[in-house]
Amino acid sequence: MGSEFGPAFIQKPDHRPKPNISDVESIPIIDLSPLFTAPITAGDNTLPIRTLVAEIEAACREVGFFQVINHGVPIELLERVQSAAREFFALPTEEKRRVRRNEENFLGYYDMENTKNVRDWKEVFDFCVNDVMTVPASGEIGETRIQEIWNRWPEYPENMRDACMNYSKAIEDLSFKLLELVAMTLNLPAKRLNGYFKDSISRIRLNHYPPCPSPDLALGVGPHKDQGAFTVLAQDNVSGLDVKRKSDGQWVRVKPVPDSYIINIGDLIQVWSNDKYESTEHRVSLNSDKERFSIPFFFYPAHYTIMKPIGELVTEDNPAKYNEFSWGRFFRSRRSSNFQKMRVENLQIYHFRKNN
Ligand SMILES: O=C(O)CCC(=O)C(=O)O
Ligand SMILES: [Fe+2]
Repeated sequence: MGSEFGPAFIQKPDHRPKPNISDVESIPIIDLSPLFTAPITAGDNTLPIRTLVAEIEAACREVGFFQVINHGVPIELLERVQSAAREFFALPTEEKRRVRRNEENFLGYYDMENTKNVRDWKEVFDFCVNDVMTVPASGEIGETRIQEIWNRWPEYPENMRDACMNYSKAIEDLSFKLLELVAMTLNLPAKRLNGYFKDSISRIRLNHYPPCPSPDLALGVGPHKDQGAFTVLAQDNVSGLDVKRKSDGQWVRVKPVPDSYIINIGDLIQVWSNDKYESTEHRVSLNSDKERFSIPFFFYPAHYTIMKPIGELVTEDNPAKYNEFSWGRFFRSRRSSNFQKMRVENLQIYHFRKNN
């Protein structure tokens, strides 16, 4: 990271992390092995799958976060990306900035991101899983131009592209399985939501949080909710992810579980489910003596997807709670906001909530 600690990183007092938040077991751990012995078919009714669907339903409804084990992603694929990320972030800042993101292309390296107008103590590398993504050219209302955004790969480490692309395919496969389970928790056919991801703009981020001289004042990522369907996150063995517990509003730290992925519901599933599930607020706390790496996969549908509650879930007793809006515009407006005037608020899903 090319920056010294300074006022830009200091959180408002009520956002600062309290010391000694304890690691807790409050994020449910769900064993996905039934998926590999009794694969999902539309309308699957076998007991192991029904039990799994019930566990996921409870986790989505009560917590919005869960961890999965026996997920079928070979550990070597993750380890290769983790070591490529370590090598990349260890390069001199000037070298990393050769693939720095800019106003036209928001993929690549960046070390000046804000969350809610406060600077995050982190550096990131973003890439999309299809090597190119098609998105609206801006987040402006009525934007009709679309733009192709290509991945940019650094010269070093040499295996970065292969490691990242192989990993992303495996995580995408897992995400489709999870999507089918989530559809089943909503009493929809297993493949009901798959079509939205045909021209998916899913994205992976490599996060590096260097040791921070003032972990009591700053955050690695400020409090936020993820935008897409859900996020599949790999964290290393250094804890730091804090989740705002719905039952009492307390921040709780997610204890690292070896070879697991953390899944959290994003804004899109909140809207699709017409608020049956809520995207949960989370943030990243820092350490003064330890660095931390994490790798979120953001599962995003095609840019032309219209966000609205799924038709089958809307009834007279459960009317749609959101007006329709464009996923591409929602996505793009947040990507551009770092380059706009910092006081402008990002688009949030509550801006589309109906008054009924
Ligand atoms: O590093 C983490 O554990 C979470 C990162 C995160 O929430 C994000 O990048 O959206
Ligand atoms: Fe997040």
